[in-house]
Amino acid sequence: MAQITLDKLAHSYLPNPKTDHDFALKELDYAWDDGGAYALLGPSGCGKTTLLNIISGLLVPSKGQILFDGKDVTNLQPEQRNIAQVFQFPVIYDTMTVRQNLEFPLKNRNVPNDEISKRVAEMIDILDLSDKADRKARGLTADEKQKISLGRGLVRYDVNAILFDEPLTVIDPHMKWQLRTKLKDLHRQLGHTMIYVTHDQTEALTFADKVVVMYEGDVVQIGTPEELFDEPKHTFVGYFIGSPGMNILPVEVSGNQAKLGSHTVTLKGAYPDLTGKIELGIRPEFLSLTNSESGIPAQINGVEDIGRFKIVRASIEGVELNVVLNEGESIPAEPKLIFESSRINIYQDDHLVRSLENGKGI
Ligand SMILES: Nc1ncnc2c1ncn2[C@@H]1O[C@H](COP(=O)(O)OP(=O)(O)OP(=O)(O)O)[C@@H](O)[C@H]1O
Repeated sequence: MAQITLDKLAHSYLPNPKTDHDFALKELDYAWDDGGAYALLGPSGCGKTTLLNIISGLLVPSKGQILFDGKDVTNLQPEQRNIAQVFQFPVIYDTMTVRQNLEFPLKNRNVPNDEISKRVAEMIDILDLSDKADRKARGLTADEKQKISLGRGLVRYDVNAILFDEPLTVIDPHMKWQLRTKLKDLHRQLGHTMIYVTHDQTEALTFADKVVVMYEGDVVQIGTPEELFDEPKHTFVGYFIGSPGMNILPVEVSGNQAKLGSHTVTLKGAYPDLTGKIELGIRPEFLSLTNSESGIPAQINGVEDIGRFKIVRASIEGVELNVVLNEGESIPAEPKLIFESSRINIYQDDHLVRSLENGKGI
């Protein structure tokens, strides 16, 4: 296992990149802790695979360095980096049995036979493949084959890191949950540095201690699931994390007041003078609907019943937003919206601004 440091790393697929837009991965400085469980989360095309391929050595970055435990590996081939990689689709030997597939990476590294038998038996047990252990991989389902792929990465105990690129895409939904939980347990047991690429927030938030959120080639926030939920540093994080995501509303801010259309919302503190695009972010969970005189009159446009809660699609003077109502709560006859002040974030040109009491900047 190793600490992986990205030192002013950036990548463009163009031969002569000129502007920031020419970079698939914009400049990034970050150290991944030895033994950490990370998820790289973001929509299609945001640069996740580019970053993963730079770490594994499939791609040489156009700028910067990559270091494993302080040693520069930027120009080393993948096989020289001692990294295990699990891809979206199974990479296994169809003509070998499940057991032989799992033994293979260890035999290649001259691990003693008794150690191989022990680790492979453990892995077969962990992956619930005991009844298939001596069957050829060819006849197995896509789920089972992908489990072997995961196992082939996980049996290696001497790796610097294990990289997962959307490994659960072919797995059925029920099994996905089981495997995610298993991966998390394995991380606790084995302590490998794990980097897990996904565009699925549930996968990222359940697997990782820290989630790296990417947007248009930029890492916009690195944080725990709680930090991403409570204090998104960028409007994209607010919108992308959560179901539904954060409401991002155009406002004008003056001191501790935000003007939303002709209405005023009280903020948790006073803000400095702000220029540019100013927005108020509040999660649907922190809005409530009341009949009382206080609150902002809202129009209700629709209700989606999810079972444990309802998502109410509402609007204030034409500005649309979502409100989450818990089981048992109903929509008042003349609904007014109450904003929970302590849960409001203010954004300037998409970046979080702190109130004066909490210090300036993002
Ligand atoms: N080999 C390549 N040559 C040129 N451009 C590329 C190449 N690979 C990726 N790109 C571009 O780089 C950007 C980032 O792509 P990347 O595959 O890293 O994103 P991603 O987040 O992994 O997307 P996905 O989830 O769809 O795999 C995209 O604009 C993509 O079109």
